[in-house]
Order: sequence, then C-alpha cells, then structure tokens
Amino acid sequence: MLGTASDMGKPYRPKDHYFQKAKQEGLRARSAFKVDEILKRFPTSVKKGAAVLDLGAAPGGFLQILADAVGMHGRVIGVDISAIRPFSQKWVTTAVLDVLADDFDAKLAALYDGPYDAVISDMAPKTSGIKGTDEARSLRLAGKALEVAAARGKPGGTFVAKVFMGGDFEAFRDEVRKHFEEVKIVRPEATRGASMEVYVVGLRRRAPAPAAS
Ligand SMILES: C[S@@+](CC[C@H](N)C(=O)[O-])C[C@H]1O[C@@H](n2cnc3c(N)ncnc32)[C@H](O)[C@@H]1O
Repeated sequence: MLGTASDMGKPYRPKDHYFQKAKQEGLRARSAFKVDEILKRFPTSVKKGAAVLDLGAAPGGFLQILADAVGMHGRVIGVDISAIRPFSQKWVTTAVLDVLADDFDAKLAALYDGPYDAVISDMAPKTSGIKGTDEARSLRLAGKALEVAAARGKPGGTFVAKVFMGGDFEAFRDEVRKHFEEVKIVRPEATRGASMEVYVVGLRRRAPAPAAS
C-alpha cells in the first residue's frame, strides 16, 4: 500500500500534490490515493484472496491498489463505459460495460459470477453543471452499485460508493443501512477541495432474509 495520508505533506494543493505523486508512483489516476486511504481505514474490508468488483474503474487507479490488496489468489473485476488498459496481473479482469444498461447484470455474471467480498463504485456521471441533475445522476449510479452489492455481495462483505452530497443523499445512506450493519461517510484527503463527493462505506453486509415459503 501507499504512504499514509499524514505522510503526504502539508500545506498542499490537492491537484498538484496528488497528481504529481500519482505520476511518480506509476499510478494511472490520483484517485488511487482515495481507495488506498479507505482500505487503510477499514483494513478488513479487502483481504488477500478476496473477490472485488470495481464499478467505474477507468483508467484503473483503484484497480492498481485493489490488485495488490487481494494478491494473486484474489480476483478483481473492473468495468467502465470507457476502455481500461489491460493489466498484466492475471487475477484482474476488465470489461467495457454500462452499469445502467438492461443487459448489465447478465454481462457481469458472464464475466465473473461472484459472490464478491467487496463491491466498490467510483462511478461519476458526466457533469452538467446543474447541481440537482448531477446529484440525481450520481445517486442513480450509486443506487445501481448498491443493487449489485445486495445481489452479489457476500454476507459480511463491504460496499463503497462515491456519491455527490445533496439531494436524496440521506435516503441513499439509509438504504445502505438496510443492507449493512455499519455505515460510514468518508471524505478522503485526496478529494479535491471544492468537490461535494464523499464515499459511503457499508461494513458487514447483513445476510439476506430467507425467501418466504
Ligand atoms: C472518477 S472516474 C473513476 C476513476 C477510477 N476509480 C480510477 O481510479 O481510475 C469515474 C468513472 O465512472 C465511469 N462511469 C460513469 N457512468 C458509468 C456507467 N453508467 N457505467 C460504467 N461506468 C460509468 C466513467 O466512465 C468514469 O471512468
């Protein structure tokens, strides 16, 4: 894993500092520092040998951290509407998929049928500049990620989703609470100063209720 957030030097201008640091460390995106911080805060969420789904994974900064975290006996599946440059690690599989497409669930199952120890989403919509619209689009993507975690996540597993604060954010957090024993809101240090984004972290997925007979 990378150096701790407190190692990273202050004062700093997030763009310059994390951008340069990502470049120096051969990371595909500065966002790698965000997932690294989340994994350090919740060290049991992604262990060696885990199966992890990364939604909105291009260009692959999160994937680089996740690939190291799970190691060669794990699996990392990364999907995005944009192509992701292939990984040399055999346990990392990537695909171009739109999570909002009707056939997404079937295509994901064909890629790797789960179940997943962690479902992670860094998805973000193309921003329109209209606050309410962007918040709603962000929540739609996070809502889809939660649906996938509820359907394909292991009991005891982890959920992480980026969401733009505002709008129905609290309703979304409450929805995550229905599926996970503990819910935390995290704003990693590498988040740009003016950004409204936070990560909703669900810990210890509750076992699904048995189907009524
Ligand atoms: C902030 S970037 C992710 C950066 C990535 N975590 C990394 O570390 O390299 C957000 C991504 O969400 C993706 N995205 C947006 N809508 C999507 C959708 N409907 N299905 C899949 N990916 C989507 C975008 O294409 C974009 O690559």
